[in-house]
Amino acid sequence: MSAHAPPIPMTAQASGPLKGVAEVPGDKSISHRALIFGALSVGRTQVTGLLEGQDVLDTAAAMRAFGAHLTRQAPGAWTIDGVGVGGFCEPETVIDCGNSGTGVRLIMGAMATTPITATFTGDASLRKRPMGRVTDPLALFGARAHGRTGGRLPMTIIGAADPVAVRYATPVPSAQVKSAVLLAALNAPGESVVIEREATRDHTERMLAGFGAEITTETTPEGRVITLTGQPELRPQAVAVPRDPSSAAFPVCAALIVPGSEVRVPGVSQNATRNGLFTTLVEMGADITFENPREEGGEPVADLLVRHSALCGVEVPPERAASMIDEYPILAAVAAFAEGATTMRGVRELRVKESDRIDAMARGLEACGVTVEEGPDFLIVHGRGAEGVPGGATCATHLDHRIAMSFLVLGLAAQRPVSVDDGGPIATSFPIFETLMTGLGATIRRDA
Ligand SMILES: O=C(O)C1=C[C@@H](OP(=O)(O)O)[C@@H](O)[C@H](O)C1
Ligand SMILES: C=C(OP(=O)(O)O)C(=O)O
Repeated sequence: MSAHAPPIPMTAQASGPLKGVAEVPGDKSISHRALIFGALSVGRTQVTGLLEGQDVLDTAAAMRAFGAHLTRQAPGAWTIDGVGVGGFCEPETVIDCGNSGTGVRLIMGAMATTPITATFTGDASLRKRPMGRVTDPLALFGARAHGRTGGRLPMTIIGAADPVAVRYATPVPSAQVKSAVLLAALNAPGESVVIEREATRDHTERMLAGFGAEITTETTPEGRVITLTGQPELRPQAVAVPRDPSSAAFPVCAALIVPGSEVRVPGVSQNATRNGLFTTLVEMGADITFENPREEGGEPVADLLVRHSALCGVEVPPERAASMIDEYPILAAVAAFAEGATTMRGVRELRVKESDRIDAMARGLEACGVTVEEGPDFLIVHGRGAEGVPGGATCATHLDHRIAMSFLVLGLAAQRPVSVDDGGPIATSFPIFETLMTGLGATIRRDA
C-alpha cells in the first residue's frame, strides 16, 4: 500500500531496565511465502501465526488480484484457496507491493511463466530499488519486462507463453532473486537449476519441499545447487509460521545495552541461514542463553534469555553477511555501545534495501556522537564503551523500518533522547514494536 502516509515522528529515551517476555510476531519471509505457495496450490492452505504487517498484507492483496481466495479467520489465522501452478489469472489493476522488495520480487517470479501481463508498483522506497536482478533471469524463461530507467518500478511483466527450464547462477547473494527464479521454474517444464555461491535464507527450498515440489539442494565447489522439477501439483499445507528472528533482534539488542535488563525472547530461529546476528553478539560478549532447542513450523528454534552485557567490538566475517543481512542496522546501533571498533565488511547489499542502510546508519550514528567509517561495502563503528553514546539527535529513516527501530533502540540507552523523523514504516514488519517494547519498560513515544 503505497499511498503517501503522513510521517510519525517518534522519540526513545533511557529509563529503567527492560524486564519481561518479548513475544515477537511471525516471520516476514515465511509469511510472504505461505501466502504465495498457498495461492499456487490446489485446495485450501491454512496458516497460523501469519505476520499481519503491511508488507505481508500487500502480498495477500496481490494473491487475491491473481485469483486466489484468502480469508482471515482470526488474528494471524488465514486460509488460502489456491489456483494451482500456472493458474494465476490476469490482474485487472496495478499490483501495489508497498514497501516490500520480497513481495514484489517473489510475485514477479510467480507470474512470469504464465501467459498473463501484470504491472507492479510500490512506495517511494521500493520504486528506487533495482528489479533488473530479477527480470534478467526471468527473461531466460521467456518473460519480458518493461520498467522505468534502471529497471525500476512501475514495471510491467509479460509472462512467457512457452516457458523453458533454465540454469542460473545468481550474481548477488539474494534469497529474493533465488526465490523469484524458483517460483518461475515451477511453471516451466523440466528441471531448472539455481546456483548460489553463498547460502542465503532457505525458506523457499524448505517450504516448496513441504508443499510437495520435487526439489533438491547439493553443496558443491560452485556453491549451493538447487534443482527443481517444473509443473508439480502443489499440495496445500498447514503452515505454522515461527517468530521472526529479524524482529527478535530489537528486544534482544535493547536488553543488551540497557543496564540491568533481563528479557526472554521465546522461539527465536536457529536456522543457520538466519542466525548470524546472534553468533556475532555472543562473540561480542553478549550474555545470551539459548534454552529449550526444538523445532517449530519446520524451523529449529530456541528461547533466548538475554541480560545486559559489557560488549566489545568485533570483525564480522564477510561470509556471515547473508545470514544477518537485515540485522546490520541494529548491530551498528549496538556496536556504538561496545568497547572498540566493530567492522562490517562485504555488506554492499545494504545499499539497495529500503534505504541505503550503510549511509542511513552512518549519518544517524554521527548525529548521535558516534564516529564511523564507511566505504562502498563496509561500515566501521567506533564503539564508545564506558564513555557512553551522547544521542540527542533526530535521525532520518528514509521509509526504512529497520533504520527507525535501530535508532529508537539506540535511544533507550543513550545519554540524551533520540528521535526518528518517521516511525510509520515500522508497521511493515513489526506492527507491535511500540507496544512490545513499552511493555518491557522502554520509554518510546510518538511526538505531536
Ligand atoms: O527472501 C526474503 O524473504 C528476504 C531476503 C533478503 O533480501 P535479498 O534477497 O535482497 O538479500 C532480506 O533482506 C529480506 O528482508 C527478506
Ligand atoms: C530488506 C527488507 O525487506 P524487503 O527487501 O522485503 O523490502 C527488510 O525487511 O529488512
